[in-house]
Amino acid sequence: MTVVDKNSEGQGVRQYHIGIAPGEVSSVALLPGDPFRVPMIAEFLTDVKDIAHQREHRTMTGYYKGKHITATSTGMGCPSTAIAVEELARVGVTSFIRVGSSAGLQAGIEPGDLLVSEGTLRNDGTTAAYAHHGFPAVPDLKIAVELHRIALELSAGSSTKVFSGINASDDAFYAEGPEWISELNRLGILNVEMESSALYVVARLRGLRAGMICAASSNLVDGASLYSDKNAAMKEGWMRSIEVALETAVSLDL
Ligand SMILES: O=P(O)(O)O[C@H]1O[C@H](CO)[C@@H](O)[C@H]1O
Ligand SMILES: O=c1cc[nH]c(=O)[nH]1
Repeated sequence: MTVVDKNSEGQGVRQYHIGIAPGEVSSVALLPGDPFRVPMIAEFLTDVKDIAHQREHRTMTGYYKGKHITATSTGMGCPSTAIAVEELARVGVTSFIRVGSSAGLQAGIEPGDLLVSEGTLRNDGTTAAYAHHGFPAVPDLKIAVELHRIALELSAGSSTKVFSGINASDDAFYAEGPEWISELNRLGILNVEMESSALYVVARLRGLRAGMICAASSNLVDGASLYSDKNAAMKEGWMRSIEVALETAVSLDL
């Protein structure tokens, strides 16, 4: 029997899932969940290149204020996010900023508001395969602080509010019942999404840097439904969160 070592196999070659080879991407990547949001990131860039689109992982590159930027979609949830981060790291990405959407869990968060992550409650299965359940899922401190500073700066004078706090990553969107939502609210968890747990844990274990800024899609304790007419506000929030992430990449020279 020859047991494969996945950590040594596939280094330095075009990656199996994301379809990217070393040299095709930059040192920093913005990570939306949805492949259709990658061209939204490209709207901010010059010299845009379509690099690959396999499965849920679409990748484009370009330049923002002279900085080479990559945008790759992770798909929904921790399994495909862990794969994207592992494979992007193998082709040269060292810093990751997730630009997502997320449901608010505290009163006052409205669709389109910006949510900066200070850490993640790991309610996912993927990271359990990587690390002890007590291992923290935390962003790079400098990226988190800079995302918050720039989010406040870019939102000043607008109706967009900026929040910073701990979020949760769930696996099962439709299994979030009232008891679980109330418990997260009681713990002071700001918002829930589905990818940052894997992003942070894989990044820490592989010596990479990561952060996250989301636009609120809804509010699970305040009656702001996903099915309301507030989706335009969420799109504005996405665009602003992308700009915040790009400015952070420039300011920290990621
Ligand atoms: O908008 P994205 O980045 O996909 O993020 C959120 O949206 C999806 C659920 O609707 C999940 O992926 C969740 O994390
Ligand atoms: O974005 C998300 C993720 C999990 N649950 C939600 O309601 N929204």
